[in-house]
Amino acid sequence: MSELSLEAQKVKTALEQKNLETPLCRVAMDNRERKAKIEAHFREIMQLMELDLSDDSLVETPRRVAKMYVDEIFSGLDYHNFPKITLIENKMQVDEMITVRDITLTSVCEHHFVTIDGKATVSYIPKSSVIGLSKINRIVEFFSQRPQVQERLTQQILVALQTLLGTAHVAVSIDATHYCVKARGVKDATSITTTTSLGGGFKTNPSTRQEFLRSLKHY
Ligand SMILES: Nc1nc2c(ncn2[C@@H]2O[C@H](COP(=O)(O)OP(=O)(O)OP(=O)(O)O)[C@@H](O)[C@H]2O)c(=O)[nH]1
Ligand SMILES: [Zn+2]
Repeated sequence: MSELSLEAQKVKTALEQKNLETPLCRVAMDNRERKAKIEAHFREIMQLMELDLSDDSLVETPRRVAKMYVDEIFSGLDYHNFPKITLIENKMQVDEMITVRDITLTSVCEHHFVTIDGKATVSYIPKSSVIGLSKINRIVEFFSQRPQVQERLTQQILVALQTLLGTAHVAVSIDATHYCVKARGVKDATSITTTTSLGGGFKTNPSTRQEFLRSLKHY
């Protein structure tokens, strides 16, 4: 297994220190073996639901699900998939808020394993470096590709950016529809959950906080 990038190591350590890491029990296994086992278990789940696995539309489903879990929707459980981060020296001496709004976010509820569909807004006030804009989207995507609760997802994005940017002045807000609320259970098709995590001046300085919260009201 290749070494983790320095950025991935730093973010992982910061989350562990703050007790914000996703609860994990590591299993020493390569991804090929992991997918083979998930496929076998999923085949059994489908058989228990009395689905005919010899049907040509269903026969490949266990393999597809295993591949989707490991390589796609839960790929953020593996820090080897942490995005490459580009930091640029803040030669421009930007000391005002930079905001990326309406970042598409698709995650999975860890209680029911169904979709969380939302969008994130991220702001920060640079110190010595600014981050490549797309890297903010990629960090949101990395932590979304785990089984999640929205509160932890919001905090993980905040701490990752604080760690990489070397500043506490970061703010994250997520609006999301939980399909465990919409498509089952209470079956509320319209409610949206908002979670916000504020760091540094976004928490302590009322006008910075207001500027961020106002920026959320553009849509
Ligand atoms: N705080 C929080 N709760 C969540 C999130 N996603 C799902 N939940 C909630 O997790 C709870 C699990 O409650 P349980 O009573 O154990 O599960 P359940 O019987 O399926 O509950 P219902 O959804 O009410 O039918 C539910 O209230 C979900 O709405 C999330 O991101 N954050
Ligand atoms: Zn749920």
